[in-house]
Amino acid sequence: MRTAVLVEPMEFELQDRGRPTLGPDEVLVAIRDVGICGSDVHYYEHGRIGDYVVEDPLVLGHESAGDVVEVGDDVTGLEAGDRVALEPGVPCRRCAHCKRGEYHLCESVEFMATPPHDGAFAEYVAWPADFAYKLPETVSTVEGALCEPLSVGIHAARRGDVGTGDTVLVTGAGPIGLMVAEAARAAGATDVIITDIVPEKLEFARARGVDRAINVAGTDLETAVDEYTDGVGADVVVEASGAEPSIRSTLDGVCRGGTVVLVGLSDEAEVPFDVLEVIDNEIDVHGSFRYANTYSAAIDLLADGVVDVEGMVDFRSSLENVDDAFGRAMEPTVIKGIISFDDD
Ligand SMILES: NC(=O)C1=CN([C@@H]2O[C@H](COP(=O)(O)OP(=O)(O)OC[C@H]3O[C@@H](n4cnc5c(N)ncnc54)[C@H](O)[C@@H]3O)[C@@H](O)[C@H]2O)C=CC1
Ligand SMILES: CC(=O)[C@H](N)C(=O)O
Repeated sequence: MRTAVLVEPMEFELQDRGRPTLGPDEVLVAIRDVGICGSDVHYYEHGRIGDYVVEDPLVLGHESAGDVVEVGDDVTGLEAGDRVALEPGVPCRRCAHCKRGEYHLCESVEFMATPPHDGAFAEYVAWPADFAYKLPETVSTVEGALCEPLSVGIHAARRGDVGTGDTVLVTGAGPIGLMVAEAARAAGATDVIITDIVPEKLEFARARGVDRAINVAGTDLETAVDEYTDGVGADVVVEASGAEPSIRSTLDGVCRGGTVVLVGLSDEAEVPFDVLEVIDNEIDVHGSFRYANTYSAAIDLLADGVVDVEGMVDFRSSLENVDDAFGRAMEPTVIKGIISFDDD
């Protein structure tokens, strides 16, 4: 099977590998679409993300969907011909976190395209059937693949307890920020404000219907949010840029008694944060890491037309053109590229 393997930073090699063997609880999936995530680009450019180092050749891609072509002996509920979205993180199912339903916090989770675990830039993937979600007719495999970043958005909205009538400030209008905006709206937020420093990103977010898009390169965040909220501030701020100044500025945008959710991963582990302000204003600060129990919700939101993820796709590329695709994905105005096996 055709597989794109990252062999060195900035170098993919197309390899012909054997089809994976199928375990009794697994489905064999012919991959159709895989989203290119910022983390894939980071591994491509730098060969590492923090402590995760690409030491051996690695198959990237963790936002994937495709067709079931074979099911293991013990699989029920899925059959050949079903289209599925693959949830990329498979936990141990036995530890305390798994038992509590927080399986994304499982210390033994095996996450696609995170060293040493291969991802989905491959013609076939064998995957545990309970982490393969059947797509209804009306949901495309591109949308199925983008259930992954949408799940990050849904989880962040849940962590912020976003509710009906809330004003939500999302900092960073990349794919994750846009997914958070979609999820917040779906959770009942009536006002969504977004920030960025790239005018095209803000224009794109505006065209998708955010209520206010602020270029924080030239506008003071606190003043702009105060203007919009009559001096109150946002009920929930979701930080989705990972930029240090933006992380610090979350406290300028949130209302007293509000919630800050940190999703963006900063290059630095330590970022100065005004704890006195947190205490004085009773701000709840939550981390948000990946997601758990979100895929069914993501698929329902897509099936009902409540969220739009396909509109974020700038281009589709074949596996053979993976190097070009990553070149394009690195352009600052690009939101989402897809490696599509249908184009072959
Ligand atoms: N916690 C989690 O589970 C996950 C975290 N992430 C992290 O979320 C962050 C966002 O991911 P993507 O959208 O894929 O990244 P991205 O790099 O495509 O988007 C980030 C956006 O933030 C903007 N930005 C930069 N400086 C800014 C500032 N000072 N204020 C406002 N916006 C600013 C950029 O122009 C860009 O549009 C990254 O740090 C990524 O590593 C991604 C997936 C899961
Ligand atoms: C942090 C990432 O971007 C990635 N999606 C992951 O969950 O590891």
